[in-house]
Amino acid sequence: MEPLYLALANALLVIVLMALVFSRRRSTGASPPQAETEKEEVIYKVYPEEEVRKHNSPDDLWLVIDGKVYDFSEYYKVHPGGDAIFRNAGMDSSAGFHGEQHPTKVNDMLIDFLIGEVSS
Ligand code: HEM
Repeated sequence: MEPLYLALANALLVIVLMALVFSRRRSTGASPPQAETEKEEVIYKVYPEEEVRKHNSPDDLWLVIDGKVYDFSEYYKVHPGGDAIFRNAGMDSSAGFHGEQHPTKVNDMLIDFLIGEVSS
């Protein structure tokens, strides 16, 4: 049978190792990296017209609808109406948006893309 001091030393070693593993898990799993949380944050702002007009490329595409500013950079690629959104990029497209081609349910989609409003 092993001496008592060896058994105690082993037990102590196991406790220290478990404490180490547990503290590492807590510190790595507790909070997501800062960059990830910031990416999801949408800041609602008031934009001057000239700022909105700059966002007129396929990867950076804003529209104004009824005075509100929307970022359609991702949605434009899957829009059932194809390039119609791109033709309005950076501009007020209220008239185009409220056309007969859109059933009323399309209005409910807007909130997902809202980023602000145009200064008057
Ligand atoms: C900016 C001006 C826009 C124009 C001129 C436009 C034009 C069109 C056109 C011509 C269609 C018919 C496609 C077809 O049936 O072949 C269409 C469909 C559609 N658009 Fe737009 N669109 C615009 C913006 C948007 C935006 C901003 C959204 C989303 C927020 C959107 C969502 C849709 C949806 C969901 C459909 C399919 C509707 C259905 O169920 O029949 N459109 N659009």
